[in-house]
Amino acid sequence: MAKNQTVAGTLSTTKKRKSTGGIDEGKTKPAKQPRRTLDTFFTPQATASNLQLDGTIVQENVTLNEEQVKVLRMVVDEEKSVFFTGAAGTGKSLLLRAIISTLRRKYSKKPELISITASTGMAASNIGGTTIHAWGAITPGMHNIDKLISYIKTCKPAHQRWKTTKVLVIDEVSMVDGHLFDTLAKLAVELRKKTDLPFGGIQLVVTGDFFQLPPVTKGKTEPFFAFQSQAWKTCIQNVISLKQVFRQSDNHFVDLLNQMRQGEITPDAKKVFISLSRPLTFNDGILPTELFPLRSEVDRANAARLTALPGSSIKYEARDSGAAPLEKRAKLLDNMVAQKLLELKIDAQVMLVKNMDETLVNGSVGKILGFYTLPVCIASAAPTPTAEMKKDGSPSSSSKPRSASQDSAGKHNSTVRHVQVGPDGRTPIAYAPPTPEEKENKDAKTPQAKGKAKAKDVELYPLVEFRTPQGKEVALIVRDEFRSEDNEGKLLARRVQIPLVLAWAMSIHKSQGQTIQRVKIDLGRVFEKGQSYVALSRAASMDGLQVLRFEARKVMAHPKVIEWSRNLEQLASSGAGHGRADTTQPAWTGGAPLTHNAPQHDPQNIWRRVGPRAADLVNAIVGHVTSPPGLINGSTPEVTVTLICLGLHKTPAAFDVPDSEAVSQARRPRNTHDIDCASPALRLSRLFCARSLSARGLVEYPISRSLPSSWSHICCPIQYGLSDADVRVTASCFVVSLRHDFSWQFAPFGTYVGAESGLSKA
Ligand SMILES: Nc1ncnc2c1ncn2[C@@H]1O[C@H](COP(=O)(O)OP(=O)(O)OP(=O)(O)O)[C@@H](O)[C@H]1O
Repeated sequence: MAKNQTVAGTLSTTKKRKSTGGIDEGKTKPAKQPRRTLDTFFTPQATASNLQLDGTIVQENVTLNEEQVKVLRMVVDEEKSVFFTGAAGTGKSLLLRAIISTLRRKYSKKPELISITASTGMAASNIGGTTIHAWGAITPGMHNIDKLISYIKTCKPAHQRWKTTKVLVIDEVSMVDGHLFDTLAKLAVELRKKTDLPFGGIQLVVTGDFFQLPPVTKGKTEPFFAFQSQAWKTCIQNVISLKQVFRQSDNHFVDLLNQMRQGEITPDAKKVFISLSRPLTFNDGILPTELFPLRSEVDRANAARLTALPGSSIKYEARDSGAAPLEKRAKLLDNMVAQKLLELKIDAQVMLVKNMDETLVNGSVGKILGFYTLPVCIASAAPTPTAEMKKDGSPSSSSKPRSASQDSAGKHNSTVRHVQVGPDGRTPIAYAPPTPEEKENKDAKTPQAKGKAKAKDVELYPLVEFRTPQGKEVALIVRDEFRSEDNEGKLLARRVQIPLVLAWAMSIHKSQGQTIQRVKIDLGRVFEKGQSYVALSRAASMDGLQVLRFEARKVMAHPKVIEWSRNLEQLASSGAGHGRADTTQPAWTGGAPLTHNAPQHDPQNIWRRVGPRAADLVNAIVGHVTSPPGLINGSTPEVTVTLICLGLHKTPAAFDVPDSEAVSQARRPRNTHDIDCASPALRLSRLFCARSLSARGLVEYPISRSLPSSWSHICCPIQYGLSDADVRVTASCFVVSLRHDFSWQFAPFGTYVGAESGLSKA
């Protein structure tokens, strides 16, 4: 694939240089930069943190698909503010983690430039971030900007964060209140003193699915979603809807979930969901995880199940530390998925809450076989498949037991994988029952043991038999680390705990983000829109899904979300089916639709007709898009023309206006009909010129113009460094898509270079 080749080529040059982990990684500086056209300008250049030799990008042992790569590049290479959404299971979280790790490498020398946040503590801890409130030092529910500013200024680290952040990640945005989003945008502008830039110039990387859980409201107050906020309209430049569902592979199930997502269930779908009340039976003894709307239901279910098991329990107290003040630290620890006190018994059903590799992942469910020490399990672990045997048949020195990881000294410091068990199916093969003396001296087997044995070597850990895609795997799960850091990487809170939770039952809110192989859902006390969808979409297949007390009326999607989504999807060319259409592609892709009325709409012809004067070019483009294809009859869609100017070296007198005037014109309110449209082209041209002379980078300066049935606003001038010898105007356009929510997408349909001597396609 051409794209992959480009990236692979980038990689090959990287080898000679020290990694910068960033956008320039792999680029050797040529003696003379070749002229850049728009096509090359948009060529992906970022090197993902885990780029493979074949050019693919792998995250957590999963290869990102094309739409995920596209988003990653938009964020990392093109430094665009994006909102990427998609149904449950389309890989938003995985992609976000890939973006974060790539950004971390890109800005490895200035980690404070990246801020990782989420709407809830749970979501934040999943991505190693903090809540948006904590990040911004914002009192929940407070929207008085002056008061907030004076408070933030007293809080030095928060003030600093506001000023230094370059990229702000916000996860689970469906739960961010729209008023909060507006407040954040205003604070950013004020605190950064960048009044001319949306969100004070911070690049936003926002993700979530508005069909999932909404912002928490008081009483029966209607939620006000982030997409309804004013700031959303100006700050989110690109909306990408991921379409490929990874969690479920059965298209029928995907379609049913899609109906549920939209809150509209057909009678047939209803029958199917009702039929899912049948009990699930598996002969491996692993019961489905139960999901409940209420936390109290969950605690009751888990406690009852644990108590019902025979035998005594082992309790694991978390080892907590961290530099945050006690109260804050307690909150951060509370939000961690690892529990403060974990009580386990033989045969307890547990779920892993950390990724080990592609087989044992966050969400893998298993059963506890027993409790053993690390040395016993290391001695019982199967050798790696690549292990060579010595001639005499004994394992060579390179033949080591498998483990998830080893420390630099080669010592096992982590989970022991592929532990072999004896004929009883639960005892590690190297386990020797304690001798009578050892039995007498029980302490020798406990972490409190005196003597030289390391606590780690004598502590008993749970040996778990997990169900995996390949069948089963037995692993000894040892304590692992859960961290919460601030933007500078300072450790605020740390918990060392066994990365397991009891997995008979879980709340639907906590299940958000999980993939669960076997799940039993009781929808009886569903209280929130999106809650049923979140619950059912955790299931990887219908074979592993049981649904109790299903009622179609409890499948609710918020009407505002439905409307918003409809607008988002309306122009998608290939149908709106869950898992089908690709709206990462502009609605009118590849430029072809814009030339539908060739020759007069052929961009090259336009260019030839108007000549290289920017004013004329702008005029021609604006004229061209007053009736773009794809407009829906009777609607008043937003029409955006994106005009990108790469270099404008001669400044015609007509453009000779001070920057300030052009900028102030640009800041006039968008989408108002009261703007004087007498000379939009001139205004655009002024702006175009002013920006091209003063700006670097892609900056949006909207300008409005009434059009017969639609609006147009504009434009993204960019100056790109051409040498003085270039007396050329290079421009490219454009798309035009658009959308009631102001999201916009590029469909460059040509790059045209105009020189005084004439015009040619670049
Ligand atoms: N490119 C990919 N290839 C294979 N598997 C993938 C890919 N992207 C994501 N997945 C897998 O799909 C599953 C769902 O991914 P993820 O949890 O990121 O989805 P999501 O969109 O965040 O879902 P939700 O909205 O329900 O939280 C995970 O098991 C993840 O590992």
